[in-house]
Amino acid sequence: MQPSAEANQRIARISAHLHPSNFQMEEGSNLRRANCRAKGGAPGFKVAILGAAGGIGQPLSLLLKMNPLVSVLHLYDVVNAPGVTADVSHMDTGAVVRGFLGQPQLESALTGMDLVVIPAGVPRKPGMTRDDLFNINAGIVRTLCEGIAKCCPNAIVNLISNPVNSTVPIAAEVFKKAGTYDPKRLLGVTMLDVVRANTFVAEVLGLDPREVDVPVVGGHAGVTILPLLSQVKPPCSFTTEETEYLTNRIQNGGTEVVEAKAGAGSATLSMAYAAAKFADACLRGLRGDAGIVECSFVASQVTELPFFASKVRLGRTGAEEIYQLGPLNEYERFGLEKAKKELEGSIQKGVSFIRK
Ligand SMILES: NC(=O)c1ccc[n+]([C@@H]2O[C@H](COP(=O)([O-])OP(=O)(O)OC[C@H]3O[C@@H](n4cnc5c(N)ncnc54)[C@H](O)[C@@H]3O)[C@@H](O)[C@H]2O)c1
Ligand SMILES: O=C(O)C[C@H](O)C(=O)O
Repeated sequence: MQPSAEANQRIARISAHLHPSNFQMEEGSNLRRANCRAKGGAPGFKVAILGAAGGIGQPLSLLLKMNPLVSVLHLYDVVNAPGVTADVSHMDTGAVVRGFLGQPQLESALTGMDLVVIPAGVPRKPGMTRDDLFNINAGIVRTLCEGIAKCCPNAIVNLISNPVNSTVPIAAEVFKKAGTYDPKRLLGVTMLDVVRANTFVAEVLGLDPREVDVPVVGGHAGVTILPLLSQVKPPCSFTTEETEYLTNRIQNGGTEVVEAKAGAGSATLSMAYAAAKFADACLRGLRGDAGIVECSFVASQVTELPFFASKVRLGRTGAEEIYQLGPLNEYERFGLEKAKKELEGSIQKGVSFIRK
């Protein structure tokens, strides 16, 4: 029996929408198809991941495809974006997935986005500091941020690429140069430090990590990572040995993973989890939910430094309120001075990279 004309049309429509090579099609037909598909998709926000085929990018793509607040998910990378897009697009969740490969497709990837998450760039190997990544990652972040300034200047940016203490100032300078800078919309992702701190503190206290909340302030490298153990919720106290053990473990959590991976990269799975958690908080803020508070490395007046990580309240326009550090004990005050000293140089290095 011949299929009816209506059935034929349906089959043609489905195969056109769902074929993984969708993203490589000529622009007009690609967009037409994507719009058509998006009509049936869930209401929500448009999110792009830059560096989506990487160690963080792939599991992050998976997690954001599962987020009901995401209606459109753009996956951009300079390699392997087609494969990751085809794979993730088969998940039966609401978000419409589109892939973008290489610099010529960056602008299409960014146009119309509400949130851009950036895990693009090289990771550490044993023996390296995050600052050793500066020479490669600074240029990558600059190019991607120039694209954001041009194509989605109002998007919230979640910057993961290391060294975060320098890449966030780089992004700020790029946006200033383009005339699009809004400090509320540029957020350095330090969520992994909080995730680690919650886990390690919960281990010491014998609690479920989901019940623990540890503010981590400062920056995202070594001594700039400053857990405020005197402000842990639920309220508790630590011995001097516990404080030193926890502070060292939280500050060196990244190195612990780099060494365990022995040359195969740095934290990817826990980072994707942390990035997805942070992106979700940003999206809930954008939606207008009240009381969304997370730690992030942002433009700040909490200290004399122009950027600093602390608790921020996320809202419709990004980081709408930046909280003061609160009372610190002597150990934390000493740690804060060390953190500021190192941070100052890292911030200046980022600024000079663009202003040079
Ligand atoms: N903020 C944090 O807490 C945190 C945690 C873990 C890792 N990181 C950092 O995240 C970055 C990525 O780590 P990873 O393990 O995913 O690395 P990876 O090498 O596995 O993946 C990086 C991806 O970026 C892509 N890429 C490179 N140049 C690009 C460009 N110009 N445009 C788009 N994509 C590009 C690569 O093709 C690759 O797919 C590193 O800099 C790492 O140090 C930060
Ligand atoms: O340690 C790294 O280089 C990656 C990341 O910044 C981390 O904290 O795991």
